[in-house]
Amino acid sequence: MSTNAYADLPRYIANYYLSENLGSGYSGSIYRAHHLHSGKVVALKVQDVNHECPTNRYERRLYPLLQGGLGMPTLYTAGVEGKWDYLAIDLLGSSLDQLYRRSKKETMDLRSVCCIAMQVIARLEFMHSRGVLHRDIQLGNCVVGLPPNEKTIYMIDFGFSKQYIDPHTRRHIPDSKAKRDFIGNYWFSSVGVHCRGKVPSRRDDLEAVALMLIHLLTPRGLPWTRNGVPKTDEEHERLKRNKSNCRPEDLCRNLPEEFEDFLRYCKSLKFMDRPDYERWIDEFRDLAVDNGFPDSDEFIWPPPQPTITSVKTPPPFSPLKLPRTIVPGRTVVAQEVENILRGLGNLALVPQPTLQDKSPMRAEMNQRAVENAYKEDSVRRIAPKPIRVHAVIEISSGSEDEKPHMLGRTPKAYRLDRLAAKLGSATDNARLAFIVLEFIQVLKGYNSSRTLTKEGFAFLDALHKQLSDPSVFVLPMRTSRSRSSNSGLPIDQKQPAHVKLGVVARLKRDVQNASSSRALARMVSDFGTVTNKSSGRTITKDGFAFLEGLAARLETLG
Ligand SMILES: Nc1ncnc2c1ncn2[C@@H]1O[C@H](COP(=O)(O)OP(=O)(O)OP(=O)(O)O)[C@@H](O)[C@H]1O
Repeated sequence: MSTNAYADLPRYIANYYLSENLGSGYSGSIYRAHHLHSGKVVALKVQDVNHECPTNRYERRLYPLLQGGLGMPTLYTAGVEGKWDYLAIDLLGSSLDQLYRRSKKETMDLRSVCCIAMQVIARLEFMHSRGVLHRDIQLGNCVVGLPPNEKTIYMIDFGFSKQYIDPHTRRHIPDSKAKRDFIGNYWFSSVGVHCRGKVPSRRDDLEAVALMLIHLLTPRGLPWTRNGVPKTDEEHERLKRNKSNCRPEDLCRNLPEEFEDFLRYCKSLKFMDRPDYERWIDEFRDLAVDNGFPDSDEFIWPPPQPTITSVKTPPPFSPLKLPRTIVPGRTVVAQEVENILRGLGNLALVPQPTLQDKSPMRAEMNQRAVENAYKEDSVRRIAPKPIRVHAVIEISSGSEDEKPHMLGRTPKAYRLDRLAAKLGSATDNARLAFIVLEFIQVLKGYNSSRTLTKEGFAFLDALHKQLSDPSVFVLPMRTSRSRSSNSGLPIDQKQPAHVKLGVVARLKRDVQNASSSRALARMVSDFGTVTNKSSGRTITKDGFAFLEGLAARLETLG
C-alpha cells in the first residue's frame, strides 16, 4: 500500500493524537502518537482494515501472548476505528538496519554482533516459550529501546508470526510436504523455508539469526543480498539457487568459528527440536570475553573503541597454525604477533617435572623463587619466565598489583588464566591443592556466573595434565572451541541434566578414595567432559563438593 493510502488518515485515532510518521512497511504505517488524557507517547501502527494482508489483525492476537518479556514491546491498546486497524505499542528507537547503514562501516564490530546474538537469541527463547514463532527475523525488525532502555534490543513486527503450539491440542504444529507460499524475507529466511518451501519452526527463526549475524560481519553482506531485492521471478529463483548453494564454510570464511558452528547447528535441528538457546548465548558471551570485551550482553551504540591490551596463549598442545579467526577491529599485525607468541608458548623449553616422580622435581629448580622474581618485574614483559603450557603472555605494562580489568579482560577470566598459569609451575600436590581451592574461590566469587567458561576449562586441562603426566600430550577438554575432542563426540551432542548430576555425584563420592594422581587426573577429565556436554556448563553444588574433595585428597596424598 502506498503512503497515499494514508492521505485520509485522521489526526486522532482512539484518543491518540498522531504526529510524526516513523516508518512504513508493506502493510502499515507507524506514527508517533500522544494519548489525549494521559499524555503518554506511543507508537501507533495503523493499517487499512481492507488491506490484502491484514497483519495488524494477526498482531493484535499475538501481542498479548508476548507481554512481560524483556525486549517485547508493551501493547497499550488495539482495535478498529472507522477504516483503521490500530495498535498502540511502546515507542522505540532505531532498528539495527538503520544503525548499521548510518555507521557507513563495511561490517559491524564483533562486540556489537555478539551482543545482538545474545539478545536476539534470548528474545526468541522467550517468544518460543510462549508458543510463538517470529517468522520474519531481519535487521529492520530488531530495534533498540529509547533511554533508559537503549541497550536493550526489542523485537517488532509480529505480522507474520504464528503459534507453533496449537492452543487447543497443546501440541506442536505438524510438518507438511504440501506446497506453500513463502512467508519471511529474502535475505535472512532459512534455506529450508525460503528455497525448499518447508513449514517454519523454531529452528528457522534461529537460522535467520545466524544469517543476520554473518551478514553483519561480512564486507558487502551475504552473497545473495548484493544485487538488491529481486524484481522478477527469474531473479528471485536465481537468488534462491545462490542461497541454497552457499555452504556454511564459504559464508563464514574468516569469521570466528562460532558463527559457522551456530549456522550448522541450526541447520542440524529437526522440525520439532527445541534449540539450545542457553548454549548459544553462552558461546557468544564467551567469544566476546575471549576477545577482551566485557562479560555483558548490553548493546552499546555507537560501539566503544576496542581496548585490547592482552594476548593470551591458545589452549595447550595445539600445533602451530594460523588462526581462522580474523576479528574485525584487530589489526593483522596483532594477529601475527599473537601467532609468534603462540608458537613460543608451545615450545617446552624447560624440563617438565612429573608429579608421580617427585625427586627430579625438587632437584630441578626452585620454581617459586623464579616465580617470585618474575612477580617483581613490573615493566613490559613478553613471556620472560620459563614457558609452560597455559602461560599468560601479556603485552602490557601492567604490574602484578594492577587491577585485572585494566588489562582488558574480565576479572574472572583474568584470574582463571593466572591460576592456570600457576598450575604449570606447581611443584607438589600441596601446592596444587592450594591452587584448586583458589579456583573454587574465584568461581564462587562471581555469583552472576558459575558457568565454566573457556578459561575454566583451560584450568581443568592444565590440572589434568599436571596430575597425569606433564610430559604427555593431552587434548583439551572443551570440545566446542577446539574442533577435536577427547571423546570424539560431535560438538552438538549434549547430555541431559541427570547424566551430569549422576556423574558429578559419583565423582564427589569417589574422590575421597582416589589412590593416585593418575586416578585424580581421570576424575578431573570426567568432570570437565561431563560439564562441557551439559547445557549451561554450570558447576553444581556437587561439582564444588567434588573440587573441594579433590583439594583435600591432594593434601592427603602429599
Ligand atoms: N514501536 C516502534 N517505535 C518506533 N519505530 C517503530 C516502531 N515499530 C516500527 N517502527 C518503525 O517503523 C518501521 C516499520 O515497522 P513494521 O516493521 O512494524 O511495519 P510493517 O508494516 O509490518 O513492515 P514490513 O513491511 O517490514 O512488514 C520499522 O522499520 C521502524 O523503523
